[in-house]
Amino acid sequence: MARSTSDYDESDAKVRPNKRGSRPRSKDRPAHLDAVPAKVTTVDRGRYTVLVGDGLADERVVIAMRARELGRKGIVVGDDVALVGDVSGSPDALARIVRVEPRRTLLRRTADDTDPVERVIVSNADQLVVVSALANPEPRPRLIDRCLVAAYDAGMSPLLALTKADLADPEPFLENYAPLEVPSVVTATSGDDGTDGLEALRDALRGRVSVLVGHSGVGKSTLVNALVPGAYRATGVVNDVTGRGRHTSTSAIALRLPDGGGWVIDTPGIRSFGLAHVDPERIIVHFPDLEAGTDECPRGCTHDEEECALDAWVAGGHAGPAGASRLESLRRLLRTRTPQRGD
Ligand SMILES: Nc1nc2c(ncn2[C@@H]2O[C@H](COP(=O)(O)OP(=O)(O)OP(=O)(O)O)[C@@H](O)[C@H]2O)c(=O)[nH]1
Ligand SMILES: [Zn+2]
Repeated sequence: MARSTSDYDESDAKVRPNKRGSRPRSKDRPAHLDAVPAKVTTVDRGRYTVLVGDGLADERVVIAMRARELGRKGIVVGDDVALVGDVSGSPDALARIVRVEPRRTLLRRTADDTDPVERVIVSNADQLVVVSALANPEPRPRLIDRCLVAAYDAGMSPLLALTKADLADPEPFLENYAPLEVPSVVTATSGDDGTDGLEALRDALRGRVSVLVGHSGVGKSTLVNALVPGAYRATGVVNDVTGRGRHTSTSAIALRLPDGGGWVIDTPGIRSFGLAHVDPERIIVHFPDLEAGTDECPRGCTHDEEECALDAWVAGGHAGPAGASRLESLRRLLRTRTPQRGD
């Protein structure tokens, strides 16, 4: 069974009394009851930029620090938080975050597959946009598969954004993803300084909170700048020899799309996506046609072993005509959890 997303909240969101006694403002009314709701848009060296009153007339950007009563609980971009203190947003004001609300989704990674320490990247996003160039740099299918696994693990839906279609045909590449039914958009910068495919991408992002991931040089900043006027994300220059970009973005940042169109969260270029924390059961729930066939599997089945009941399930036609290629693709994803050289 999949864990519910509420299990993600390792330490619960309530503010517990602090032993050292952070003094309540009045005898009966602890500070966190008067707290103002806000959303974390970026984090920089212990200072959190948060948005108060999203979409309202008194909407404002406030800088905050974490309150002592939060203990060691992490705060990440996308978190819904409660603020106390100076929440005016005036230049020298500093508010305090006293509570992190329960997270709906949580995108996590480990530094590598043997690293037990999970790092939370972003919370409360709906969609993971995996940005890959079709050429310069060459696509890295294993990294893309790992991002898909991370999206499923996070409870997010994936979207492939394939850039630089002016340099290579997307079709052969897209064939690998057809059985997974992952939606995709294809973009290319055009001669007149615009980006082809941008409207399709906007449509796919509208009204949702989407996290963009991709390794350096794939054209992610170029997309963000086209989507969010005034974002001014630094674009790098791909080295013609190594195909690598400079690491020009350093921290995750949430940016609002124009016309109430949703949010994009840009993340620093990634080189790896450690999946040590991922449970196969959290992946297979995204394949309902196959999950139904796991009842006959031995206990603790990896679904990638001889005794797995899915082969018989698919051979019996229970997963439809695409069953065999779906199972093959599912197993390809499950195998990405095993480290290989070059990931
Ligand atoms: N031919 C072509 N080049 C592109 C396209 N999109 C972006 N580029 C170029 O690719 C290079 C890298 O683009 P960036 O937007 O900086 O890539 P990034 O993924 O943000 O990289 P980092 O900032 O290093 O994380 C730049 O020289 C862009 O001009 C495209 O569709 N076609
Ligand atoms: Zn099985």
